[in-house]
Amino acid sequence: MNLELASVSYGVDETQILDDVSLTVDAGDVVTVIGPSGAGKTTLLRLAALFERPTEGTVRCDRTDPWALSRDERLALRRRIGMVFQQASLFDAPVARNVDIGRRVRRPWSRRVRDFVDRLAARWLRNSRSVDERTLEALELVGLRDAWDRDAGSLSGGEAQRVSFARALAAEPDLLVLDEPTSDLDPRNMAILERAIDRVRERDHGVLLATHDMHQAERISDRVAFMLEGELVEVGPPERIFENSRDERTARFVRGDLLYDENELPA
Ligand SMILES: Nc1ncnc2c1ncn2[C@@H]1O[C@H](COP(=O)(O)OP(=O)(O)OP(=O)(O)O)[C@@H](O)[C@H]1O
Repeated sequence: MNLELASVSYGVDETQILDDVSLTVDAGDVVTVIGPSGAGKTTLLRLAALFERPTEGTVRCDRTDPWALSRDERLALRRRIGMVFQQASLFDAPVARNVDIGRRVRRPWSRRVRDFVDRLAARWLRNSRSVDERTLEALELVGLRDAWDRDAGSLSGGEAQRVSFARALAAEPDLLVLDEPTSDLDPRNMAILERAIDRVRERDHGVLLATHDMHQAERISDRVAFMLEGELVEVGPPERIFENSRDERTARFVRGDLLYDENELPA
């Protein structure tokens, strides 16, 4: 999927959160959004994942404006986009069921009913729990294939985060939107998720993610977008953003000079 945000602004009541932001994510592209806390990264991601409608400007998915479509048509488009939030939200069930739900929500109702009947039949015939191969493949990508029958409640925080990533992968989204997917993760869990992001790129799907980890942005991105106070200051390849930025504000941020305003700190 080609995602385009064209001069997008977003406000709530009197507060302007995004101001005239333009950004594209093509198939096979990993685009990382960096910027200080409160810059508008999550809001941008929520617009990209079609959770929010821009107050001005246009979002286009494969040149189609989802907000000009009917609700059902927009929902069908939204199912092609997978979003993973910072906090893993698993339900109390085996790992495979948690991942499987990702695939099922993407399917239209008619397919879901048919699949349900098929599963009942399979259970009746073999009296066993059947795990879909694609569910196992998604778990494999995050290094948790063998954990498919474990109870989600028994997972460590890092493992739970990886399962929630596998859930999004299992739906085979054309675009994956990740909000700080590796914050709170140790280096090993982080490396596993970064490798999974690479696999998504190899499959020619797009990835849009927000991170506070500059090293990560440098490692995994095709392009990095720097945001400040709701504005997209500049976007470019990581080498340029981190070593040769065009805007002085970007240079200051990547040097670590723009993280917070001392005057705004509590006394
Ligand atoms: N629904 C809302 N109503 C009012 N203000 C909001 C709303 N959503 C976000 N904001 C404000 O908009 C600004 C940007 O928020 P956002 O969560 O997008 O920033 P962020 O860059 O993702 O921050 P962080 O790095 O801390 O997650 C913040 O000042 C936030 O308080």
